[in-house]
Amino acid sequence: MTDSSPQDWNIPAKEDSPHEGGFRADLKITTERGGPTYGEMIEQVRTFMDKVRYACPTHELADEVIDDLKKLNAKLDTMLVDEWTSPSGTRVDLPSRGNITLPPYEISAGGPDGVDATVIFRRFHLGGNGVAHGGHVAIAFDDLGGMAAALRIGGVSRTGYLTVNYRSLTPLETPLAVRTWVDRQEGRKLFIKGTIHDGDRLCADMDALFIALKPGQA
Ligand SMILES: CCCCCCCC/C=C\CCCCCCCC(=O)SCCNC(=O)CCNC(=O)[C@H](O)C(C)(C)COP(=O)(O)OP(=O)(O)OC[C@H]1O[C@@H](n2cnc3c(N)ncnc32)[C@H](O)[C@@H]1OP(=O)(O)O
Repeated sequence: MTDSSPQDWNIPAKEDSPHEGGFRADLKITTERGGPTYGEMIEQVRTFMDKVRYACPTHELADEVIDDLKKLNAKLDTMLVDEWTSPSGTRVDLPSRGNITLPPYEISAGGPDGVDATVIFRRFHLGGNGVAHGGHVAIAFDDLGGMAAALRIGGVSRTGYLTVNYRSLTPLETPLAVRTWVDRQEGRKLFIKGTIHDGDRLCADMDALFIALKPGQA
């Protein structure tokens, strides 16, 4: 249960919103939406989530935090925009393009042959016993696999299936090497593979199918 009514979130796309079906039509790189400290704002939210994951507040402190969060939520309520105009996901200057929902990664190389990135699973990505939750590992593969597909075809694709093999434990707070690449393409079907390594140790690998969307496809 939240304080926000459903319509708070249902910001309709405008005439000039840059989308066409399921595509973000305007792939123009933007580093300006959200302002110069947007990345720091996202980082503070991630740090807060890290703390929340491990904090055991007193009743009083929980109430205090709730009051502070209500104030912050009210501030952002005055600035909500539709998903196509939101900076989250398009800020290529920021880890994970400024997308708060993704584990933060930085791309070191990307092109038609694949993507090399460094991901850090944060404390709030904890699954159990000090290591990453498998679902978060899959999210990293999904996004960076989708990026390998996008860079191959110069357009948007959607995940058909994604299989993750968890080969060994995936640590938190550790820079991990991710590689995703197009193994083969058959028309609109892009068969994508990926790996996550902690040094020489393979943590997980991925086998996925991404399907290129047709123009205007939702
Ligand atoms: C250096 C910096 C540069 C920056 C540049 C930025 C660029 C990069 C930008 C951003 C990267 C971020 C990327 C994000 C990635 C995230 C992606 C997601 O998580 S997507 C959400 C989860 N997925 C869904 O919700 C799909 C739901 N399903 C569907 O919408 C449809 O099923 C869809 C579109 C996938 C396919 O539907 P149809 O109607 O278009 O096509 P049909 O005919 O059904 O399938 C085409 C072919 O694929 C096979 N196929 C489809 N699904 C399959 C499956 N699950 N398994 C096996 N085959 C499948 C079919 O059998 C068919 O094959 P036959 O052509 O006959 O050989």
